[in-house]
Amino acid sequence: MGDLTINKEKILQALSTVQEPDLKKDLVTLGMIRDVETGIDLISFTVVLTTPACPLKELIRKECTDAIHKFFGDHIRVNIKLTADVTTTRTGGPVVPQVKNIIAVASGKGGVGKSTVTANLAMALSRSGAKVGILDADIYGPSMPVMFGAEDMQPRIVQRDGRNMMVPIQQWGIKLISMGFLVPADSATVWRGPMASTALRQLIGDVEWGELDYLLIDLPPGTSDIHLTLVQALPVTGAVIVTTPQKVALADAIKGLAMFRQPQINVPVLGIVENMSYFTPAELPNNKYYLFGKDGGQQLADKFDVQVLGHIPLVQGIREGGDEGRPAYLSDDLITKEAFQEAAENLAQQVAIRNATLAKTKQVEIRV
Ligand SMILES: Nc1ncnc2c1ncn2[C@@H]1O[C@H](COP(=O)(O)OP(=O)(O)OP(=O)(O)O)[C@@H](O)[C@H]1O
Repeated sequence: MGDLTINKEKILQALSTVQEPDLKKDLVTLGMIRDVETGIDLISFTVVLTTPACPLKELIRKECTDAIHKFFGDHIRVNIKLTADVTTTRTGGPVVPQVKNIIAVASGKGGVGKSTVTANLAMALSRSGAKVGILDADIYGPSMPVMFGAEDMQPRIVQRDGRNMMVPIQQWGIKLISMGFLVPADSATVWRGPMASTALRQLIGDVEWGELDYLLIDLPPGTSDIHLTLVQALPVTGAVIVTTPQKVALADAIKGLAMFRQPQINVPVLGIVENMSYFTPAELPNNKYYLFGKDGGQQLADKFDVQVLGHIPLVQGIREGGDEGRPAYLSDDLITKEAFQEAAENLAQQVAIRNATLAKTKQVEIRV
């Protein structure tokens, strides 16, 4: 135990023994401690986390409390406020200037639940306190308007410096822009590559997102020139690959993963979400049936040295939520909610680690 006089300097000294577990530096060096105040046998301060969805929140709180007690004695009351300032490596720029992190959600195979996962990850991040948007770039089959109960909505158009900009609609706290708002259903499906790329560039360049911590992009399935357009136009922070544990889906997921790792694209893969991992009947919540095989996502993750961010069960309510326009994260089903919550926290954690360790994502340079 040190000198018992409490002052700010000593408090910071005590807290400099606490490591941020992911970033492997102490909280003081990382500038995460603010608003230090003292009272009689009382120490208060704020810890500014790298994301409100930080899965290590309670661990950090406990370690701070322990460090203060160790330094000043157990009789000290410790009052810790946890807030977050989501990190970014971006410094403005002409496209989506106030968006801190752009996360591309991809799948190799169609129908594995990429859009469902995107919608619910966005909900979980938003409910943790982050500002979240979704860009539905699944230009051939935009499903976000249906999933968010927004088929009849239209983005407002505003003039900015003589340019028409779309203002995203808002549902359940999420800002949303989709090709589905701009063209009648079905007509997008006959588009050829270059037309689709032009439309996508409009979706990227002409939307007034405002401030966002995370912009999730629901990509079309597979690998195509749409994907390339996207990484050429946007500084993507990282990609998430959605797959089912099934062999055929995994084979396609590898293609998706490899696409992001091509040297000319070079977008870090933040992790894999295994969807439809198992089925649990509502009446037997402890039974898990691995209908599409077991551990497929993990094997893929091990092979490519990335994380499995989460396992999402096959649940009727998830399908119903999508069809009814109310993402399943908002339902009372705890198994579903916790699965998406865990995946979202792990994703936010990977974004923070990436921001702390990797160089700024460059937009792809095209050689002519
Ligand atoms: N975990 C799940 N449990 C139950 N149903 C699910 C689950 N995940 C997705 N679904 C359902 O499977 C269908 C396909 O999902 P979704 O549209 O999200 O897939 P996708 O990969 O985005 O498809 P696409 O390739 O068309 O973009 C939807 O009806 C959806 O509600």
